[in-house]
Amino acid sequence: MSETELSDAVTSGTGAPSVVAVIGAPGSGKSTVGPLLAARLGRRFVDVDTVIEEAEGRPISDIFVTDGEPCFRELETRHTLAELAAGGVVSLGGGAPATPVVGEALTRVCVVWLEVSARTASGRVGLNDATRPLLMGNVHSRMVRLMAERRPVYAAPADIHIVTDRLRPDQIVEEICTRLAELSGPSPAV
Ligand SMILES: Nc1ncnc2c1ncn2[C@@H]1O[C@H](COP(=O)(O)OP(=O)(O)OP(=O)(O)O)[C@@H](O)[C@H]1O
Ligand SMILES: O=C(O)C1=C[C@@H](O)[C@@H](O)[C@H](O)C1
Ligand SMILES: [Mg+2]
Repeated sequence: MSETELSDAVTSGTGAPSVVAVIGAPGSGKSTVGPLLAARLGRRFVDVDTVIEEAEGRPISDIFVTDGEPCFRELETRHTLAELAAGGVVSLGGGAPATPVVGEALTRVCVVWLEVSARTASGRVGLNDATRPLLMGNVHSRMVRLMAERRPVYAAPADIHIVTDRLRPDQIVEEICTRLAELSGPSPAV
């Protein structure tokens, strides 16, 4: 989002942007921080991974195993674009920003990138987490590779970038709100 567009969005309505997309690697805290941020901003919250599982009636790991990753990415793209259009705080799947049409959509909304080190993320998601199919096997080495590949697609659309390793979820929300207020600039004099 350009600085002017972002400033307009931030200063309209309730003072928060109408769409805040939360992106980051698996274990960065998107599903944890997203609802707290939404509650703080008085916005609806949606987690696109949950939307997909509810729409499909099965876990994401089943979609990967039964239909394959390309099929999952198609579902993910469709639901991500719909949820961004619906507004509020939207936590994306970890890989969604790597799909070009999603990356392009992210340039038009306010994007919060939660960064985390591979070491911290591996510790958070556990050593062999069957609910995260791309991390099956050696979680830490897969995480290192995934993060190296994805760093540019997370960084490109990010309006707010927070390194989360040493912050609690409530501190992250506080920091995001501070940064949103800074982006909105001073209130006009009355
Ligand atoms: N700032 C934090 N400090 C400590 N633990 C955290 C923090 N953020 C998240 N966690 C914990 O890390 C784990 C992963 O967090 P979460 O599920 O929110 O990540 P995610 O970004 O949604 O991952 P995924 O892309 O796989 O959905 C959870 O157990 C959560 O409680
Ligand atoms: O990093 C990824 O590519 C993924 C992260 C999760 O949020 C899920 O969207 C899915 O497991 C794929
Ligand atoms: Mg999540």
